[in-house]
Amino acid sequence: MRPLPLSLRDVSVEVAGATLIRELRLDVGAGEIIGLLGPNGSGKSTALRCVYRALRPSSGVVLLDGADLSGQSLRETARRIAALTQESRMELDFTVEEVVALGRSPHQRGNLRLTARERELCRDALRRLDITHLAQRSVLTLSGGERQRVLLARALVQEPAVLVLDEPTNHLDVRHQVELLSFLRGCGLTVLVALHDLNLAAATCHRVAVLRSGTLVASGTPAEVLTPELVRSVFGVDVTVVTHPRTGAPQLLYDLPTDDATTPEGISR
Ligand SMILES: Nc1ncnc2c1ncn2[C@@H]1O[C@H](COP(=O)(O)OP(=O)(O)OP(=O)(O)O)[C@@H](O)[C@H]1O
Repeated sequence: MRPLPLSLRDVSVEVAGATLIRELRLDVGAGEIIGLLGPNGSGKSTALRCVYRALRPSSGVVLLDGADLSGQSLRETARRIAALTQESRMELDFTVEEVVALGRSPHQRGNLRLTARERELCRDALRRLDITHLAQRSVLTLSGGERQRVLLARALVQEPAVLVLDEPTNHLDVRHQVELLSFLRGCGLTVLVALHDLNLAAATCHRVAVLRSGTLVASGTPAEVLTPELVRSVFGVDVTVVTHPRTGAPQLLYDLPTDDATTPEGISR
């Protein structure tokens, strides 16, 4: 069995009398990519926030290499876990290069002065995320997709063991979505990623876990979990599941109504 860098043990989150997450158990093996799926408001971001410590569970623990995260300093956690989240903002007038270099801060004390190895690490991250040409640009001038790639480059130079990503394909065009998810497949890190796109999740994740109203309702390989019955019951939509002819991954075809009444005038089918 693979070592377990990340483990959520009976994690519950209660806020103002409401239970946002209920006794969530989730194990992420070394080098595994686990996709967290579920409808809007089902608790995906809340669960991830417990992992990157923006939120303290009301009960239960998050274990990193078997140790309770709450016993560590935030800096110690940041050396091991990098997060790309809805909360990752860039509001200061820094250049792309400067923001990416900030990824080294959990490893530094005092003024940020990079070693030659760290500078190469930053250059490599810029290259891998296809943003070298933006290095001297202010991050305030970037498009949504460019900002997302800068944030991922910053996470990489943190040299984490675990990457936590909340909807990382937001704002990305289709090429950069595919590149990002291919990158996750090849990076060798342990990854916990919340995704809305079930097809991208099926193509990328080794296993997926599905939340509904804060409760884990299914987990397993994409083929085991993403059945028409599950998708109907959790997301309320009808799908046909086909197998990708080359990769073998399950892919969902959404069963939209096909009667003539739904065809706008002038559009021939
Ligand atoms: N601080 C809070 N106080 C009260 N309710 C909250 C708080 N944070 C989150 N919630 C609620 O908890 C539920 C889960 O939110 P969460 O953001 O985790 O869902 P999600 O699955 O990530 O949703 P989405 O797909 O829309 O991003 C939502 O109903 C949300 O309104």
